[in-house]
Amino acid sequence: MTVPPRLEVQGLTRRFDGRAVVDDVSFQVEAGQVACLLGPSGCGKSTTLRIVAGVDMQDTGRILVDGQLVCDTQFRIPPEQRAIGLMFQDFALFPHLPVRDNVAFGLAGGWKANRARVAELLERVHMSRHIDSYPHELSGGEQQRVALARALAPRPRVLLMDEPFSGLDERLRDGIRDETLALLKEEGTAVLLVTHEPHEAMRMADQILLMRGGRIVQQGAPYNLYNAPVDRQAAGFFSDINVLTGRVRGALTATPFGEFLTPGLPDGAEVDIVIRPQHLKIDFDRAGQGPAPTPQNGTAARARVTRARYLGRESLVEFTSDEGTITLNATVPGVFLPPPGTPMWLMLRRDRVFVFPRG
Ligand SMILES: Nc1ncnc2c1ncn2[C@@H]1O[C@H](COP(=O)(O)OP(=O)(O)OP(=O)(O)O)[C@@H](O)[C@H]1O
Repeated sequence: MTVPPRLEVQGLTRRFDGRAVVDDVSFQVEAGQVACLLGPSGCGKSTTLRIVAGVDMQDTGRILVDGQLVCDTQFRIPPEQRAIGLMFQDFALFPHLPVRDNVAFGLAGGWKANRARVAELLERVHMSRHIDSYPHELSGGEQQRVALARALAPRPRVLLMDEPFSGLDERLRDGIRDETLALLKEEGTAVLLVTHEPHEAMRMADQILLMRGGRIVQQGAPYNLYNAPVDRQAAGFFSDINVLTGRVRGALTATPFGEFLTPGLPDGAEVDIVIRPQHLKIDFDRAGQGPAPTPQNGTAARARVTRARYLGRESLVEFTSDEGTITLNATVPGVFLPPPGTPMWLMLRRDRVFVFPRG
């Protein structure tokens, strides 16, 4: 017998004033998996989460937890009976309660009846010594840890997190993300996390659900979304990109970097050739000569440096092609700061180029 997914969302649609802000959204999250709803502001992430939580209602579609119906358009289990935990942006702790009572809040019998569970969770979020502290005595990161312990205390089958790290200092975030992830994995909860930050989704997710305009445009492991984006916008969501445009002629598109295969597209169709800045290869100019073409990197094109900046781990160099028509950004590990005007040769790593019909 196959085990049903921990959380299953089928064909969810929500309209406001006739506009579908969540539009036929379907996905599954397994126990112990973190799925991230990722997308720009207003794409419908929080509305999806609110419907799963039970604080908003869909117009069509249904939600199941461990194969059991939680809600459709006729039937609805109230939010508090869904075994779904919540951790929202403002993760407000109860200010009048000490940490121990905050963590025990969702447990029958409160702290006294659940000392072991509260102690275990506080230990795991490194907050044991603050068991008697009040929220105002804690830093933002510490409050966030207590909020996580509170959300996990009743052992929810699914945990919903809406931008849970957005209130934290940038320098604290990665550490807390990693600690949170470790605890979520130990607990085996299925997590649905909303974020607009690709970095956060890449760091946390087993599965990314990329949303745009109410729809999931791509879903899969972070590696797949980064390395096989469905379109130019999806590619550009994860990093800066360079875009060359061209027109198809006989299933090929010519560029200063050689021809690219563009099969299945009619002659004259416009094509975007997309490459991330770290996948440009840079070579020096030798008396006007550049490197010979190779199958891996195609043809080299000459360009001049317009600007170079050091960013810490890498340098960002902006180039303009010799004809002055194309601007390209390249990142190079470490310090690489050629002066403006320096002629250089650029090649595109062919295995890292994405070709999309212009949408
Ligand atoms: N109660 C409501 N009434 C009318 N429109 C709403 C309501 N709630 C959300 N919307 C609209 O639905 C769209 C999606 O909102 P939602 O909060 O789900 O987006 P989001 O992707 O979570 O964005 P953000 O990252 O900014 O929170 C937005 O255009 C928003 O204005």
